[in-house]
Amino acid sequence: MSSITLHKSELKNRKFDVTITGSKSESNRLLLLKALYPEIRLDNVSNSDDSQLMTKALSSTSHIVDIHHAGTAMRFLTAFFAVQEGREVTLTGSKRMKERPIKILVEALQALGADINYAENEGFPPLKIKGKKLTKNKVSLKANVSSQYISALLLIASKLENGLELTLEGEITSIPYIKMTLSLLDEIGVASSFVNNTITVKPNNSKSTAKTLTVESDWSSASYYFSIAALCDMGTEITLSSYKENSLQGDSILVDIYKAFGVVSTFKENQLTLKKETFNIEAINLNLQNAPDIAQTIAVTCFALGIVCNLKGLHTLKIKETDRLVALKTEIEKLGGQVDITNDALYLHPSKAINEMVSIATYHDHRMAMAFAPLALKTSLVIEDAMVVSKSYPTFWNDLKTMGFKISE
Ligand SMILES: O=C(O)C1=C[C@@H](OP(=O)(O)O)[C@@H](O)[C@H](O)C1
Ligand SMILES: C=C(OP(=O)(O)O)C(=O)O
Repeated sequence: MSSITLHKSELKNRKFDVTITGSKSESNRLLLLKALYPEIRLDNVSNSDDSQLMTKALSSTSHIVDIHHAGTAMRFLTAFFAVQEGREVTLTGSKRMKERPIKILVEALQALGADINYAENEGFPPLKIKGKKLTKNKVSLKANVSSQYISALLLIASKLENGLELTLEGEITSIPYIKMTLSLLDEIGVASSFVNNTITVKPNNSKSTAKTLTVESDWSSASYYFSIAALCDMGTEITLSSYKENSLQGDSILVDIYKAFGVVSTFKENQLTLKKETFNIEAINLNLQNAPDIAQTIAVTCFALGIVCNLKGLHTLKIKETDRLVALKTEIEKLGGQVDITNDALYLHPSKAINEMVSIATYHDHRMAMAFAPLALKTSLVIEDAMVVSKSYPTFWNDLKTMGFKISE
């Protein structure tokens, strides 16, 4: 499937049920932890490309491991392979992955004693990693570029001889993802503390208990249904499975954010129901430093509803699957909107009309494709390279078709 056309759709029913696969972030952490603690069992693991790549990489015996576009896999596996004694691996990825910085993590691992070299450009994948025992246990690193570097170190920390004491320098970005890592460590019996800017993880050379950990479904994927609900008629109800009111995923902040668009969320027995009610706002102001992955969804919801969207805390968007700030500006402006961007902020002016049959470029970014899809409730549009969604949500288009979206190839 290359491009698809989303024909302007009116959803006939008022009630929908959608089952979403497990969180890609939780899955990629737990897959790595299972490699270190084989006695744990996992349920509802994500069927995303990124989690499949993670599974394959962890069981690979090859000297070259290619993780394509999977950022968490790249960062987590760098730490993992660094401590696999006697193993030599070149860890590589897609063209874009070779542009996504990794120096902060590599330098932190090197400071702990790791043997890692750059195979092409300094500071970027591919990496040549010679696994060895790391004996040091204290390191500082910059925390304002990507929390994935910090999670990577935390995931291997309990298997280091003396555990790990991490000092985080500067402002800490994407904090909920760090807390998710610590919570999952806690669930398998690894003790840690996070006080001010210091995280300590205790060593653990014993086994974990043989418990089953059930991955909660993916909240970033749920964001597209919050957006759909916001654009639907009053009374529409979308029920999503399986979600918890107290989630480890920071993107669960969607529940609060989408209240402003009239989307009311209720939880019952791990099902989350979104119900569209009235709303009356002209502008939304948010700092998304703790939930960067929902920025595209929110910007498009606002564009579709003609609401001013003032987003801050977006500095990490420039180093994700594409420069998401530039991509959003370019594609929203093709549709007739007006967007101002800086290095860490986006301002969408109120839109008046939406251009029809615009072809949305997706820049190898799953979230570009999925964030623009709800617009089909307002106009017809084309989504280029539509299977890009499989990075996190392979069945996305089928699930939309089941709801009544008119989609043709
Ligand atoms: O740890 C994780 O699972 C993630 C952390 C975030 O990245 P940054 O910390 O680089 O913002 C997020 O954008 C990404 O999709 C997943
Ligand atoms: C940024 C993302 O993923 P990653 O960094 O793992 O490639 C994402 O899924 O939006």
